[in-house]
Amino acid sequence: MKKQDITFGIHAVEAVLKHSPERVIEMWVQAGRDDQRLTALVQTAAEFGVAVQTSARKVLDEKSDNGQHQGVLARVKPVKQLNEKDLLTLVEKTDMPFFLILDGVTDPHNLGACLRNADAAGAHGVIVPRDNSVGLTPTVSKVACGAAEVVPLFQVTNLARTMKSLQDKGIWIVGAAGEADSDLYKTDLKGPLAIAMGAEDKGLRRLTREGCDSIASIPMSGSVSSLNVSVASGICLFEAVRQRLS
Ligand SMILES: C[S@@+](CC[C@H](N)C(=O)[O-])C[C@H]1O[C@@H](n2cnc3c(N)ncnc32)[C@H](O)[C@@H]1O
Repeated sequence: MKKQDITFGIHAVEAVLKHSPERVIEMWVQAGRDDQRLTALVQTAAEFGVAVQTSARKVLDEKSDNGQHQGVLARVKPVKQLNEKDLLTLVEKTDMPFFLILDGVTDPHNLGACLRNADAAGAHGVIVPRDNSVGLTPTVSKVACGAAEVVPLFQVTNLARTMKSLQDKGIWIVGAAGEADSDLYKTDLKGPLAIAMGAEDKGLRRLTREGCDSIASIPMSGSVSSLNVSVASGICLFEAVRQRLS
């Protein structure tokens, strides 16, 4: 069984059952676990005709690669991979585009948290380079708490080219970098927008940085040199939300 075909954790399984129940092939719940949320999930699964097996914890541990499955795991049909063409089609249909670009994030916990931030901020999607980035793994879905089922993840072959295509459609791209002189809170984030975040180790790659319309930093007071990318993406996205609502 391929790892990508597994989703685990209460929120992640709940989200796939809610948003795309046709993708759920079968489910496992942990024997002896008395949890109302699990009972509700089993009921929902039954409504959609999904077979549910009750198994020992070690079965779920094995199937989830010792992930934090919270007593529930589902085998699902893989989600359709979205590419640059899908992204530009969505942009055409979107009134005030708002995207998050992650330039080479490799930690599944960070991608999961960024998807969760993007969903909470109402972003239309997350864009990542296909190579050197983590994709939609079971851990990403688990950490995203359901957001991986609803926020489109566009995996593009050439990020610099995709950024240019977005700019041609009137989207302003703001890169986030700790050493930038411009203050994020003084940057105009109100129009059609994509915010670009760098990778955990190296930050924004040169071509990505050069492709941005502006670069801004989140002012920092303490002694650390940078924030975790998921924390920084949350701050940037919600500063944009604040400006767009004001
Ligand atoms: C862990 S940081 C990368 C640190 C890396 N050593 C560097 O040179 O950029 C990951 C990403 O989070 C964002 N980030 C972190 N702290 C930030 C700050 N104070 N202002 C703006 N963006 C920040 C940037 O996009 C950065 O590329």
